Parts: sequence; structure tokens; C-alpha cells
Amino acid sequence: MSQHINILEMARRQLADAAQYLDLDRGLHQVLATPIRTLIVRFPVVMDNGEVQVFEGYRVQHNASRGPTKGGIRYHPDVDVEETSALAMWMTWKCAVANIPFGGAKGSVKVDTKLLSKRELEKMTRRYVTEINTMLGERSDIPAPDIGTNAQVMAWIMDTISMQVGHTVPGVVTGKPIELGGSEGRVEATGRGVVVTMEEAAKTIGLNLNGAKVVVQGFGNVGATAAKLAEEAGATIVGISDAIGGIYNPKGLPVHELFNRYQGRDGGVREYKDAQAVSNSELLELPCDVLVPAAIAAQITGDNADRIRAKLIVEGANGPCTPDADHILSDKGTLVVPDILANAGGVVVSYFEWVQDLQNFFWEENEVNSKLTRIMRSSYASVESAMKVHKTDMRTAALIIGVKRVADATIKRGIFP
Ligand SMILES: NC(=O)C1=CN([C@@H]2O[C@H](COP(=O)(O)OP(=O)(O)OC[C@H]3O[C@@H](n4cnc5c(N)ncnc54)[C@H](O)[C@@H]3O)[C@@H](O)[C@H]2O)C=CC1
Ligand SMILES: O=C(O)CCC(=O)C(=O)O
Repeated sequence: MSQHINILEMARRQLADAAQYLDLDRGLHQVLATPIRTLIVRFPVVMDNGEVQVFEGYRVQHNASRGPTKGGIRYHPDVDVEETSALAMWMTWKCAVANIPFGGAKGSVKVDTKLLSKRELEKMTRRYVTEINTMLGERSDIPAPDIGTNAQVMAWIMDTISMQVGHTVPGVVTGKPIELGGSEGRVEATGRGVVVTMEEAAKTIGLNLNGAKVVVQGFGNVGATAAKLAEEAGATIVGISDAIGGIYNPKGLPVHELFNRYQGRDGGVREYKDAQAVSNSELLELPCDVLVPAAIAAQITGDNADRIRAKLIVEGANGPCTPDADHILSDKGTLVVPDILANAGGVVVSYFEWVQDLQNFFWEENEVNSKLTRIMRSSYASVESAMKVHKTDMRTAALIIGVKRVADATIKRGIFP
């Protein structure tokens, strides 16, 4: 579905919606709609069979008015520079909504990691990072994991940059292994934040999460953690999917068993047989109370939004609902907790990791989780109250807060008169 939808156009439409409420100056709107730096790199890697393969990658810094730019690195065969620019723009608003002192960036490489050996993945990562290194730095631009990357990839990134600088620079990347200056709680942070906002949103719509039926699309870092923590919060997970397809059992799925036995296997969660097999599009339309899209963008569109049965959608993924879908969902009273709020837990704990690295002083997991929960709850409360003041949907309310903070910083710095 995402191939037919221009993700950057989607991000710009969202900005335009918020700009109307802020009465944003046209010139400033243009500044905020445009990335400050875009680098496209093409680089060779000698594969295990001796052949050379040329990869294409990107790093986009959208806005640095509020601090160093921050945002993940994605490895996915369908990424392009436009989607990476949209993801960078969403990072800017996300950091501003959570009120952490970062701007937004994103990086990506067009690659299907399933086709690479571990050695090829490491060589590709080190070469990509060397090519984009002019943009990176612990005070300038700090990557983190996203689709297709993980703590091991972050470790290679830190090592590559450290070798080039001549000493260890842990603060140049977050989501690292704990042994290398990673933070307790970062692996689970995005999914944990998704569930904290799910709990808050359940209160908003008067839904008892205890016994509520939840469907999760995507069973990677974000989706699997969200499913496990939602189950711990009392919900029943009735549907789960990954890139291969989904499974459904109205009586509930054994999330921990699926995670321990089927996550990352060639056949994915479909290998679990005590459930009905469903496609990813059927999964979105299953009967449930809460839907957590936690995979890729543009999954809920003008074509299927009217068939979504959940009362509450909590966006673990970036950009899973298109603007057309937003209008349909809002009209039928479905509450959508937007990505720039719902999945901000990852970058919030990345901020904690960066602070710990700069101080060389590390916190216990309880401290990380309680600070994360506090920020997620207060961000949710601010967005909910903006929603009431401006009489908008929750995405526009979150954007009003995020865009205003970035616009104010841009004006105060004198970047824009
Ligand atoms: N990792 C993080 O800290 C953060 C991630 N996100 C967003 O969350 C989403 C998921 O990211 P991660 O869990 O980190 O990635 P991941 O690579 O760990 O997992 C992605 C999951 O989505 C599945 N998937 C891929 N294509 C799919 C498709 N077409 N249909 C259904 N499932 C599909 C994969 O099989 C896998 O289960 C992305 O949109 C990402 O940008 C947002 C904030 C932070
Ligand atoms: O943890 C981070 O710095 C960024 C995570 C990310 O890429 C995202 O929130 O989309």
C-alpha cells in the first residue's frame, strides 16, 4: 500500500493542517516544511561471494533549532529519500512534543537485510556510516535503531566513528548494547511508551484495558514489546502479524511464547498453528478494542479506514494512518494517538542514554522507566488538553504543540526574522 502513497506529501499535509491553527507565517511554514540537510550516498560492498554490490543510503536532518538532530537508521528495501525526509520531519515534532532538546533526523539504506550475512551487514553498516560521518557527532546528529537495525548495528556504528575520531565516542549513537554505554530500558522503551499512552487514552474514551482486545501489526522491537506490556496491563492480544502475515485467536494469543519461539523465524508468527491465519490487511480490520499498527507507514488509508473496528488506535509505527484515513476515523469517533506522541518513548530513553553517556554516569532501569512514564503521561496530558482547546483530532493537537515549540525556537534563535 505504501508504494502508492507519497509519505513526504502526507507529512507536509499534516504540517499544513497544524499551521492553520498556529497562523504560521508563510515563510516560516516553508522553513519547517524543508529539511536543512540531505545527503545521498552510494557505496560499494564486497559481498561474501566476492562480487561487488552498490548500495544507496540517505541521512536527512530536518531541523536543528531545538538541539542536535536525532533519529533512527532504517534498513528496508522500499525506503527512499522522500520517505526518509518525512521520517526526519516527524522526529522534529516528536522531540518537541516530548520536550526533549533535540531536532529531527533520519537515515536509511535501501536493503533487504534478510539477504545479507552478518559479515555483509557489518561491512555495509561500517561503509554507510563512513559515508555519512560528516553529518554525525555526539553534539550534532545522533542515530538510533529503527526498522531492520538493532543494538548490534548501533555498536558497529559507534565503533566505526570511534576509530575515525581516535577515541571512544559512546554519545554518537543511542540504542547501543548496555556494555558499550547503552541505557537500561532502551530496547523496551518505544513499546513501553506505546502502552503508557494506551493506558491514558483508554481513560479518555472510558475503556477498561483489563480484558480489552488488542491487535498488533508488526512483531519487531516495538510491536512485540507493546504486545507483551499490554498483556501485562491486563489486555488480551487477539491478533499479531509480521511481514509474512498475521494470526488471530479471539480467545487470546500466547504473546511470550510467540516472542520466544517464533519471532525472527523464517515463517514468522504464522508458524504458530493454534490460530487463524490472516493477511496483514485482514488483521487491521479484525474485531478489537485497540489496534496498534507497529510496522510500516500508510497501512490505514482512505480505502480501509471505514472498516477499522477498533475504538482506539495507538500508532507504534511512524505514519501508519494517512490524512484521508484520519478524517474518516475522526468522523466515526475513533481516537488515534498519533505516532509523534505514542511512539516517542524510544527517543525519550535515547535522550536519557545520551545524557548518561555524556556524564559517564549510568542509571538503574527503575529510574529510566519512571522518568519515561512521567514524560509520556505529561506529554499525553498536554496533547489532550490542546485537543480540547482547539477542538481538533489528537494528531493535529500534538502537531500544534510540536510545531509551535520548533517555530518559537527558530524565531528566538534568529534563524527566521
Ligand atoms: N525501534 C524504535 O525505537 C522505534 C521504532 N518506531 C517505528 O516503529 C515501527 C517498527 O519499528 P521496529 O519495531 O523498530 O522495527 P523491527 O525491524 O524491529 O520490526 C518491524 C516489524 O514489522 C514487520 N513488518 C515489516 N513489514 C511489514 C508489513 N508490510 N506488514 C506487516 N508487518 C511488517 C516485521 O516483520 C517486523 O515484525 C517503524 O515504523 C518504526 O519507524 C518508532 C519509534 C521508535
Ligand atoms: O531513539 C531515537 O533516537 C529515534 C528513534 C526513532 O527513529 C523514532 O522515534 O522514529
